[in-house]
Parts: sequence; structure tokens; C-alpha cells
Amino acid sequence: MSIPVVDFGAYSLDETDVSDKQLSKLSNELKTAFTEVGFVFLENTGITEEEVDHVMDICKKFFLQPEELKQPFSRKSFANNPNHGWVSLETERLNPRRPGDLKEAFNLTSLHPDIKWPSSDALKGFKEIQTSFFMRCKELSLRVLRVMALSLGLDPEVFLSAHSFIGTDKNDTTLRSLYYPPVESDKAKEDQVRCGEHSDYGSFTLLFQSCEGLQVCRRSGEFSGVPAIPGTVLINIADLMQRWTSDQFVSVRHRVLLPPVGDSGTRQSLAFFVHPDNDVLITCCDGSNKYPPITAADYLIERFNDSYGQN
Ligand SMILES: O=C(O)CCC(=O)C(=O)O
Ligand SMILES: [Fe+2]
Repeated sequence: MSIPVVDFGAYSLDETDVSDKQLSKLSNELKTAFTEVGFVFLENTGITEEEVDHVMDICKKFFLQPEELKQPFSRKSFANNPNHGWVSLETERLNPRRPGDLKEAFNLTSLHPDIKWPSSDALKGFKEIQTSFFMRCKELSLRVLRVMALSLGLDPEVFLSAHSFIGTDKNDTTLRSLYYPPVESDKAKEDQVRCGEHSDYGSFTLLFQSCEGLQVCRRSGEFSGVPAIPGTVLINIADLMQRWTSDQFVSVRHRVLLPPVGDSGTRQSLAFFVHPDNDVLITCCDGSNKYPPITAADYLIERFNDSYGQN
């Protein structure tokens, strides 16, 4: 089944009122997508293509700076939050059996006032643009969490109340800007890719892509390309949500390969990884105890150890 496109207009960020009937229609559509495919394109969310371009443009300026200007903002160098900051090329391997991914990333995980931001004229607005986009993604995510609960016939607050602290250091939700530089495919290491096969870790991810390149694993085990539909948000279920819903919602592996030989294009994407609050104990929402309870924080630590190595 290909990835469905669902019109989210009735519950878009521009709408203040939504009827029960509209919510019920949306929840039916999202249920089909999340149980059968694990991915859905949402259109008319209220987040515009212009907003996304604006964030990608300022992020590209950050990534194109010389290494020594990015180094002070490295991930693990922020006392407030170990996941906040810049990740250099080939540092992360989302499929640990491959060489390091050919991508750079900037994680906005902490909005704490003590966080240090780039201050050069060239990057004017970097903090404000990213912070306001983070808040827009947060608002949309809270709406999606409500619809998810309704779609499973649960109390509409059940997922929402476990995401009360997005944007604080009690929650690991991250806006990750990704930059895939031009690749000379013949210079890449054997088996190296832009982003190795993986499934996401937390509740779900909002993904905004500048162009095609993402591939999703089908039931057959084969990967196939995903279109980039301007103005839409691609949402995928992540592993902790699959566990929380006792495998009703499916978290599906995906990857970004190298561009074809001779293609010297770059790629950019923005991923908003939604995580439950660190201290929330995740227990199967159907009461089945199919998986033992685990806190969101412990679960995430386990997963980071896999993608960055134990040390
Ligand atoms: O860049 C993309 O389109 C996908 C990135 C991704 O899957 C991730 O960072 O988890
Ligand atoms: Fe991913």
C-alpha cells in the first residue's frame, strides 16, 4: 500500500474549532495509515512551505560554515541537554553495520535560556527561526496525539498528557535539521549511505523534505522511494509508540541512500522527533502487558547507545 495523503484542514493550526464528526473522520483515516502503513502525508496542517523553506535556508547557512565555527555547538557540549547541538559528518550510524552516515545535523532539543546560540551576522535569526518552528511543530504534534488516541478508542488525553513538557529539559523532543552535502559516490566508503536503515525511537516524527531521497521498507522487505509532496508533512510512527500501542501502530524502517552517480545535489530535511516526557512510564495502552513498562528516558538511552556506540 502506498503512503496515504490525509487532509488535516479541519484540525489545522489555523482552526480553533473542530467538530466531533470531523475528528472522527480524521481519526479513522489516520488509524488506517498508522496500522497498515506506519506513514501518512498530512496536507493543510497550517505549516506552510514558506515556513519550511525559511528554516532550511538558515540551517544551510549554519552547515556551510567552516568546521571551527560549528565545533563550539557540538552535541554533548551543552550542560542542559546532552542531545542538543551539532552532529558532524559520519559521526552517527543509524544502521550500525554501515560506515558513518554522510549527513550533518543540528538538534534543537533544549530551549533553556542558558543555551548558547551562534551570534554571527550571517546567522542572524537562527535561534528565533528555529525556536518558532519548534513551537509550530509542537502544536501540530499535540493535535496529532489527540487524534491518535481517538483512533484507538482511548481517552483523548491519554497520549497528550504524557507529552506535557515538550520544549523543556524534562522531555527529549527534538527539531533536527539535516543537511546531506554533495557526494562523489566513487569516493564514499563501501556500503556508506546518507542515512542508514533505522526506525525512529520515540512517539512519532514529523518530516519535511526538500526533495526525494527517502525510502521506506515495504512488507515485502524491499525499500521503495517516497515522493516529496510540497506543503505536506510526512508523519511516521516511531518504536516507542508501536510498543505503547501493543503493535497496533507500526514503526517502519526507512533510509536515505547516496544520490545516483553524477548527481551532485544536496538534500535537506527537518525532522521533529516527538518523545514522551522523560519520567513517563510507558505501559501498553490496551492493558495487555505485551511489553514490560519502561520510562521514556530509559528507552531512549538504550537506543542512543546503539546508534552512537556504547562509549
Ligand atoms: O532525511 C530524511 O528524509 C530522513 C531522516 C531520518 O529518517 C531520521 O533522521 O530519522
Ligand atoms: Fe528516521
